[in-house]
Parts: sequence; structure tokens; C-alpha cells
Amino acid sequence: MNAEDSMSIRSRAMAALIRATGDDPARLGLTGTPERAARAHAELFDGYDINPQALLAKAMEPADGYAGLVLVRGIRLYSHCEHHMLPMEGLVHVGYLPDSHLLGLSKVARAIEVLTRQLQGQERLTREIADIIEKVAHPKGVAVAVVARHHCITERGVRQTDSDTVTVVTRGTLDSNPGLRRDFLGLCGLAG
Ligand SMILES: Nc1nc2c(ncn2[C@@H]2O[C@H](COP(=O)(O)OP(=O)(O)OP(=O)(O)O)[C@@H](O)[C@H]2O)c(=O)[nH]1
Ligand SMILES: [Zn+2]
Repeated sequence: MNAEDSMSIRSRAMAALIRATGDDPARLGLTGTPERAARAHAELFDGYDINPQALLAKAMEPADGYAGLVLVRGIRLYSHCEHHMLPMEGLVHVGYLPDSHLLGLSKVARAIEVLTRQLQGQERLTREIADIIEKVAHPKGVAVAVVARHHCITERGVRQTDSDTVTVVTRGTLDSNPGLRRDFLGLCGLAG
């Protein structure tokens, strides 16, 4: 679908949603709202046309003797759950044990942002982040933890306002070596 078609579909959908809400998209305060909301929607879901793996691969460098754990902690997460299309927000922590190459630190956050600008499930997002790091850097181990609050849980439905969800994927030595796994969780503030 071309960009013009997709914006026109979004604008019409936003006007229909306003009507279904019980309001009138033609009233003064809502002038331009369907088009504005359509632009915001397109911006929040612009992760479909970018390849996160290619983005991550842009800034690789030789490990040059560094063989320790690399942790990129506290990457801001703002995404939308595929169940309700409501926001989920929180933090992503990424750790890997390099083999021959290091990843550009900013590219880790950039690649994650691409994945978050799609409809997501927290478990799938966690796995997809681990997948692309494995494919691009071929590290000895990789670990990804996501801590997120889902508005579908906190703001509606069961309304568990204090509940968050933690997901952890570990691969390679970060999975098989309990000490390394514990180090990762501890450095992320997730160990007992
Ligand atoms: N596993 C998983 N579940 C999620 C995620 N986001 C939302 N959900 C859940 O998806 C489920 C959808 O359940 P349904 O019964 O179809 O939807 P619902 O009637 O709106 O359910 P309630 O939220 O319980 O009111 C709910 O239990 C949500 O909490 C996620 O990222 N991962
Ligand atoms: Zn949801």
C-alpha cells in the first residue's frame, strides 16, 4: 500500500472511531483531528518498513581482546500490545558476551525501537531482540530482559495498577552458565 492510501485509510478510521466514541468529528474542537491522529498513528507504527537487523549490523567493530559481558541497560520501551493496541511501556536490558565483534551501542537501542514501533507481544519482542543480536553479532551468549507495564492491564480490564511484567530470554553461555545468568539479572536489578 502506498503512503497516500495508508494515510487516507487511517484518517477515515480515526473519524469513524470518533463517531463510535459518541462525538462528532465535524465539531469545531475536532477540526483536523482525524488527519492529525492519522499522522501520529503512522509515526507510532513506522517500524514495519525498516529492517532492524540491517540497522544493528551498521556499526560492528572487532572485539579487540575484550571478552567480558556487555550490558546496555535501561533502554526506554514504548510500544503497543497486539491484543488491545494499547501502550506498553517500560525498560529493556540487553546483555551479550562478545565473540569476535562488538555491536555499536546506539544501534542496539535503535534496532529495539524499530521492533517497538509495531504491534507487539512482550514475549515475542523479548525473543526478537535476542534473535537479531544473535544473528548479527554471533556472540557467545545473549540475554534480554524486558520490564513493562501494559495499559490493557493497568488502565482497563483487571486494572492492576501496580503490576508489571518481566520477560527474560537467555541464549548460549548466558543461558548455560548459571553464574553469568545471575550476573546479568543482578546487573539489571532483577536478581532476588
Ligand atoms: N502473553 C501476553 N499476554 C498479553 C500481552 N498483552 C496483553 N496480554 C493479554 O492478552 C489477553 C487477551 O485476553 P482476552 O480475554 O482475549 O481479552 P480481554 O477480554 O480484553 O481480557 P481482559 O484483559 O482480561 O479484560 C489478556 O489476558 C491480556 O492481559 C502480552 O504482551 N503478552
Ligand atoms: Zn493488551
